[in-house]
Amino acid sequence: MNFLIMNGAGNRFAVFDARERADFSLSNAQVKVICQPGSPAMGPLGADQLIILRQPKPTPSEAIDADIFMEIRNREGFEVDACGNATRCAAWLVMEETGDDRAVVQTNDALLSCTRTGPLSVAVDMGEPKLDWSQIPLKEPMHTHHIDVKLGPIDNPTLSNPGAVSMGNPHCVFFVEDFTTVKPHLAGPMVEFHPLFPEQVNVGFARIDGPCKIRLKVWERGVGMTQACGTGACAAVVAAHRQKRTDRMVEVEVDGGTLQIHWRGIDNHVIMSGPVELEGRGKL
Ligand SMILES: N[C@@H](CCC[C@H](N)C(=O)O)C(=O)O
Repeated sequence: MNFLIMNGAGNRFAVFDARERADFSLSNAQVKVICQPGSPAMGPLGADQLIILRQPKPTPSEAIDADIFMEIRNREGFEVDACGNATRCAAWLVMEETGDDRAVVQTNDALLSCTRTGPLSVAVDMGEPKLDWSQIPLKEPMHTHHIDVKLGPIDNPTLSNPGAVSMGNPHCVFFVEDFTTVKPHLAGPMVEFHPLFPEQVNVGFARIDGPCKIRLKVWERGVGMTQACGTGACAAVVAAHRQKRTDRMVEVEVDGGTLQIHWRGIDNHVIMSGPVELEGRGKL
């Protein structure tokens, strides 16, 4: 089976096109082997997610038609419902095929409309953030504007009052002064598996560099530190704006590049745009 190696702002994916192979599936263990850094399939960097492109599933008649369905598997193997950067990559592949400047990508969570914004850049409308505690989900009722997560040994005042946001997947966003006193790779796993999050959580560490600028690092659920997390960037802007730390239109700098996020006041939708890259091809 051939596959593509792609990335969105450095968020790296192994992309399998199974549109003509409905029987194609991979076990969690197989996904884990393919995605591990140093795997023969993906090389030293490995993949953050493995994506399987499939024929769209039937949608209610009033819904827009999807061009493609995207199955999303984290490096650890398990399936999740949203991945912003992979959505932009899948849309780019469809647009290259059709020659159109628009594509609709279907995930377990939503139908996502995407638009070409340049030869190698795509914007996706991620829809409305989900902000009720039950939608994140959290273990018990509380305001998601800022939540109380006790981390025990690494509790410190700079790691307090994170916001919780679902962008189709769960995010907990901390606001930090710098990345030296708070170490995302140490704090990340403690928060990912915190009992407050029954489905685990993606953990963002956002430094506010101005009303329109955030520097973000993300510890992704089922992966670890990544170069970029699209839904993480959306969640960071939503959480930051709710806490009156930024405007609604923010440039989010991640380790692998820059993502533009706009949480629109007019319809509550979050739009993310940024680069996509086809790095190469692989074969299993
Ligand atoms: N890289 C992603 C998010 C992928 C899924 C996430 N790790 C989860 O478990 O929800 C993005 O670009 O959004």
